[in-house]
Amino acid sequence: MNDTIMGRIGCRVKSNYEFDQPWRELTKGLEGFSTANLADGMKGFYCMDMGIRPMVPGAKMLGPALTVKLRPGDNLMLHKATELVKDGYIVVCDTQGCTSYALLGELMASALKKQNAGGIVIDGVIRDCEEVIEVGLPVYARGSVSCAGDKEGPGEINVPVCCGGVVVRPGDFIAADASGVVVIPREDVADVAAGAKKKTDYEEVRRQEIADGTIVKDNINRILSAKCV
Ligand SMILES: O=C([O-])CC(=O)C(=O)O
Ligand SMILES: [Mg+2]
Repeated sequence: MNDTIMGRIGCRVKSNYEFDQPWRELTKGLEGFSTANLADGMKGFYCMDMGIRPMVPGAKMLGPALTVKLRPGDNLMLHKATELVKDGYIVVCDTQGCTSYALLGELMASALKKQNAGGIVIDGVIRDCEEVIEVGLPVYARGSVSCAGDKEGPGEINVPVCCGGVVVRPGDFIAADASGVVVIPREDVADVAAGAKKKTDYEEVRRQEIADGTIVKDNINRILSAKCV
């Protein structure tokens, strides 16, 4: 593999204090919001870049992250993560931006589905695209190539990773839909939920205003006129 490793990658599985804690209560406040509204609730922070796309059309997900740091082009530790993953957890893979080798395909997606994982986000590429769609596990990635990677390691599980340009810590919450993928820091859930609710309330009002014929809002007109437009 000729992709460059940034820094050292160990061969270790860290225990995550949060991993055994109940989490569904925590995500209740985030349920039902689009990633756009969650992003507004976070003032635009923690949004993965546009290269991370849904590989399964219509797939949505919301759940805590099990993080995996992989050697570029190698998915050994993703196999271990598939064994460890718990109900509803979303596997978040940092491949250091390697898009030359597919790190997940139909069989690994089936294994994650069998484990009742919430989904997977790979900052890299997959293969077996048609079959992965049939499996139905929510999968987000940068695209696909046909060539598989190695299974030699090293790799790390439950360490902070970088995925789609955002730091993801084990146990942070991941939400994804057709617009993209956002990361909700665990300690910010209540604030983000309140911010997202404020935005959806505003949108209801604004939808009605548009229906009633207010095409451009007063505050936008004020900004335009301040710029002499
Ligand atoms: O073999 C691999 O590494 C990926 C793959 O095709 C599968 O999971 O079906
Ligand atoms: Mg395959």
